[in-house]
This record gives sequence, C-alpha cells and structure tokens, in this order.
Amino acid sequence: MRLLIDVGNTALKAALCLQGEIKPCDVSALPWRQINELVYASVGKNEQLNGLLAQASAFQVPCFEAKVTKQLSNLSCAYQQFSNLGIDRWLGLIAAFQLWPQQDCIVIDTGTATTIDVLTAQGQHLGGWILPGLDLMTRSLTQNTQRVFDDANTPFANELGVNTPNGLKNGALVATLGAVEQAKLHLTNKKPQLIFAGGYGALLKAQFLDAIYDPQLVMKGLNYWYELSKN
Ligand SMILES: Nc1ncnc2c1ncn2[C@@H]1O[C@H](COP(=O)(O)OP(=O)(O)O)[C@@H](O)[C@H]1O
Ligand SMILES: CC(C)(COP(=O)(O)O)[C@@H](O)C(=O)NCCC(=O)O
Ligand SMILES: [K+]
Repeated sequence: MRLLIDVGNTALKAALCLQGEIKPCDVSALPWRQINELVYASVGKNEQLNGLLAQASAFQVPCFEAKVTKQLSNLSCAYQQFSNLGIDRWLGLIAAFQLWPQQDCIVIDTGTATTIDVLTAQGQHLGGWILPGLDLMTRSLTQNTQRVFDDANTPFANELGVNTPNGLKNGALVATLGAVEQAKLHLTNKKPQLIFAGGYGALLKAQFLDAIYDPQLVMKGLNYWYELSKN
C-alpha cells in the first residue's frame, strides 16, 4: 500500500493508494505494517509531516518527495525557474494531463490560495495565476476595514450583493470566477476542460457547465508523479 501526503499552507491531507484506488485516510491511525512507501509533496515546512517521516523511518518505509521538473513525460512546465512553481500546482497539472489527455484544460485548486493553471492538449503548461482563497479574500477585508463584516450563514452566490455579507462573499466568488473566464482567453479552444479541486472546488465547479470537481486531483497527481518518476 502507498501512503500519499499532500501538505498545503492550511492543512496536511493523507490518502492510501491500493491497486490504483486512492482513499483519503486519517494520519493518526495509519496501517504502517501494510505501507510499502510514503510519497509526499509539501508547499512549506510542516511539523506534522516531520512526525510522519520519522514514523516512516521507524517502520523502515522508504519516503519519496515530489518535486517540480521542467518536463515530465510529455508535460512541460511554463516556469523557467520551474522549482518555484508550487508542487500542488504541478501535481494538479500531471493529474489533468493523465486524466484528460489530448484536451486543453484549466486546473483550479482552491485552498489557502486559489491557483489557476492553463494546460494545452499537447501538454504545454502555459502558466497561470495565484489568487487569495475565498476565505483569505473575505478575511482580508473584514480584518482591514471597520464596516465590512461577514456572516457565517451567508452563502457565496454569483449574484449582486444586497447587504454587506453578500457583497463581501459574492465579490470573492465573482472575482475568482472572472479569473477563470480570463484563463479561457489564453486557449484557442473555447471549450477547455475545467477541473476544480480543493476546499471550495465543488462550489466553483457548480458555476460552470461541464466542469469537473475532483477532490483527489492533487493526490492522483502525486501518485502519477511517483509512477512516472520511479521508472
Ligand atoms: N470543506 C471545506 N469547506 C469550505 N472551505 C474549505 C473546506 N476545506 C477547505 N476549505 C477552504 O480551503 C482552505 C484550506 O483547504 P486546503 O485545500 O486544505 O488548503 P491547502 O491546500 O492550502 O492546505 C481553507 O482555508 C478554506 O478556505
Ligand atoms: C500558491 C500556493 C501557496 C497554493 O498552495 P495552497 O493553497 O495549497 O497552500 C502554492 O502553489 C505555492 O506555494 N506556490 C509557489 C509560488 C508559485 O506557484 O509561483
Ligand atoms: K492545495
């Protein structure tokens, strides 16, 4: 069994991969004796990750860290300084390229930040954008203004705001949706496959026709990275 670990700026996510099936798991109750290798990706330092790596070595489980490369199979990274690209973004691109081959894709991962990456059918990463995540957007305003306030029961909606929490939340949503529309302009094919992942992925996916929400996208990318890199 393969343990997959994805460390973001907010949370560490874990999953177990068995015969190609990826299932989220709880790191506090890991079947260490059935784990053959630990494959991980991290966008920053993380104490919890260090603890897991220490446990892995205690159980003699080999560990492999995913890194961004300029090229991986037919996928190529837009960044000259490819090591500066967030590994989560690279993994999302790997998963999109493997799952939707010969298809222009836009990968949107909503975590602490919302990242948007444009990928051509030929596997060329054209680049993308880094936006504050929806909660980061709303928090930055409530914490830096006197009269903008939020309301936990107000949903994010693609509508004009008719009160302060509406204006705040809907503004964060439409800013993010607008960026996705802008990303489409960088592809000649006007109907690229939109692939959403991350905490608000389902919410964003619902705003578009024929879009995909895959909460395990980054984990699938991590697994593909390992398969493609170990050979
Ligand atoms: N189930 C959820 N419902 C709503 N928001 C979520 C949920 N999970 C995550 N989020 C949002 O995404 C952020 C963290 O999600 P995650 O994908 O774990 O981020 P990261 O990859 O940056 O660690 C949270 O700050 C919150 O904004
Ligand atoms: C933008 C990110 C922080 C998103 O990570 P997350 O929201 O998952 O914590 C991450 O992709 C990152 O650290 N990127 C490095 C800068 C870049 O991608 O250009
Ligand atoms: K993420």
